[in-house]
Amino acid sequence: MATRNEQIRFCTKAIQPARLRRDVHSMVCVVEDYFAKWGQSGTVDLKHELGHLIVLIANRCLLGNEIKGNNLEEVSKLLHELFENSFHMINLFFPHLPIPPHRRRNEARARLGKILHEIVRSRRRISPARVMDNNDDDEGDVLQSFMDSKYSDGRSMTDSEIVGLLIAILFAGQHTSSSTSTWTGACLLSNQKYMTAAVEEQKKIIGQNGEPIDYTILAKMDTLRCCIKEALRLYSPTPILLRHAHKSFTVQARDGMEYEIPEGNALACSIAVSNKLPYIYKNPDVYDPCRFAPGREEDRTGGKFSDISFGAGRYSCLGQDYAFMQIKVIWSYLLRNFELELISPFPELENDKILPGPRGKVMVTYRRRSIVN
Ligand code: HEM
Repeated sequence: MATRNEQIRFCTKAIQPARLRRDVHSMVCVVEDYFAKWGQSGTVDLKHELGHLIVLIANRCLLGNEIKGNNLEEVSKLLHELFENSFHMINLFFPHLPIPPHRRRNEARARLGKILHEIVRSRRRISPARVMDNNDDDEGDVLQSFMDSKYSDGRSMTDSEIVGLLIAILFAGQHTSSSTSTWTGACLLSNQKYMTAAVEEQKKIIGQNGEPIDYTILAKMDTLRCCIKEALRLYSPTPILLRHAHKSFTVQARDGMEYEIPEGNALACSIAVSNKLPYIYKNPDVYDPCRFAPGREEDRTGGKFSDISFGAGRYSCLGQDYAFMQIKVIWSYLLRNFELELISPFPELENDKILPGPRGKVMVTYRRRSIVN
């Protein structure tokens, strides 16, 4: 437990808000490069495109662009393989059952571990020079932060521990962010009113501040933030929070009933249910980003646990600000530079999975445009 808490401390330090300003610059570069490869017009599976883009951003911001060429394509596939074979109900209840999905999951984890081990080893070989160079871009990523971290007894993390934490962070940030960016797109492309509002916000903010965008400009995009937050409320990629009761305690429900939670029990809290409580969210099944706008702020009406999309309390999400920024970078770019249309039906939620995303392909057509002169 002590080791885990210390490793959480390393993650907190590695994904610290101070680093985010610089990460945003990297995110903008990756996003611009990525969409530069799209043609004048075309048809794409948005889910696939955004999933791949999130891996590229993670490679740049978390790993300092260490995954190169063919390896990048492979890492993207391995992460996909890992998610696809880890999130069914059977994985939760019988994680070691000798079935093909578990074999594929284990192979993907082993191969990913091998690639990341090599990256850690090669970084160790050149790391002293980088530190002496004081080259911010090279030493400032999450990988370097892990390599520099020390336990309270002075010990550094082993390569295996670093690789484990890197996979955990990639795992924590990849599916959640790619799923939320895809849902944001599906919701906006199916709700003209909010699409127009989001585009108008881009025109106004870029008109006032110009390009390129940075952290401060993105922080002003409140309409876009509400649109993302509302997609996340309706389609949480992490619908359950699990906790282990280390000691017995009593909770009182809203109706006054008291429940005793015995020591050693597991507790599950459903984000999916919580995010749709009608006494907190008006018309909870409706996509209504304005519910988070000043004056309504429904997510605050029920106290600090009204909005638990990123968890709550001691182990809440460490990447929340990072996630919002990367999804904002992606969608502000798409809104400014492309006219998009959803041509497949609105996606279903994969509710047979522990971590559900949009089911199947999410096909959109795009046409280049510029809303800012
Ligand atoms: C829309 C995107 C995301 C969503 C919805 C999300 C949601 C969550 C949730 C629900 C938890 C569990 C909290 C709990 O048990 O109380 C969590 C934990 C965590 N998330 Fe995220 N997350 C997102 C993106 C990210 C990103 C981009 C990163 C890293 C760059 C990240 C890193 C983490 C870490 C390290 C934890 C573990 C915290 C701990 O155990 O103390 N997440 N996230």
